[in-house]
Amino acid sequence: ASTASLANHLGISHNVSRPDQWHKYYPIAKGRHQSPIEINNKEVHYDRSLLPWFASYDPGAAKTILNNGKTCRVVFDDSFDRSVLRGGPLPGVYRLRQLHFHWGSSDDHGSEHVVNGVRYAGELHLLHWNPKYSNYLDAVRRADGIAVLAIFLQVSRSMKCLFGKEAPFPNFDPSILFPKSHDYWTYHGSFTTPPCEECITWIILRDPIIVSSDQMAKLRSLSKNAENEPNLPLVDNWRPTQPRYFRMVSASFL
Ligand SMILES: NS(=O)(=O)c1ccc(CCCCO)cc1
Ligand SMILES: [Zn+2]
Repeated sequence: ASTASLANHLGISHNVSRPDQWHKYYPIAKGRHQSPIEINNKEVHYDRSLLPWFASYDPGAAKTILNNGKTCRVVFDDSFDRSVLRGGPLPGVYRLRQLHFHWGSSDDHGSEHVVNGVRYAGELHLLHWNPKYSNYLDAVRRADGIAVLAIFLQVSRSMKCLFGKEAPFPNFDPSILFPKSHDYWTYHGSFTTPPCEECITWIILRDPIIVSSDQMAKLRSLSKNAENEPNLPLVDNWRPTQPRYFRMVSASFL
């Protein structure tokens, strides 16, 4: 194992906070299939053969929510095909493993993907893995191993937000977070944080979900320090956009 992965294993973060340094420990961070990217209408290719995607999530699969110092994450029971994503560009069912968020220090930025120059206040990622591989860690080493459903967060000052209710986590169905339209873009990319493996089929919804300012304030109130350390706000946990190189971004809609 490289020193980096050992460091990672021992929980010694090696200035992971600097995305431009990641390649020193994870060379793939300078690869040709990195994420996130800019999505520009002019370069998107409408693919009418793309199927609609479907999420069949079991609310009972939600296990715990935690702040791991890098994001707010909810993990799910992925020991069998209990909560799955299928259709769209995917060859089969993919198991929901976790969801997490990326956000900024203010409402004018925070998303990882950028659409026609527009940065959203945040971005929700639902991570799924391909059960044709024996386990998740095997799947992250495969080009078709992981599927991430990405949903932009847009702040509305006035409107009562959709998921205002504090859903108890023992019974939490993430599909309540989906926008009305399932229209999406899709391309092949990577994890947006180390190890930056290029194993992800990205499915990015065109329409954002509306969240309230105090919802965003809740995310910004999370801290990245441990209990007994001085408070460091956990904000701006998004990676800058990466070169698209020779990748096609396909759209399921005209
Ligand atoms: N922002 S993301 O959806 O690409 C993402 C998801 C999960 C990880 C952590 C696990 C990486 C290898 O187990 C890192 C990044
Ligand atoms: Zn993410």
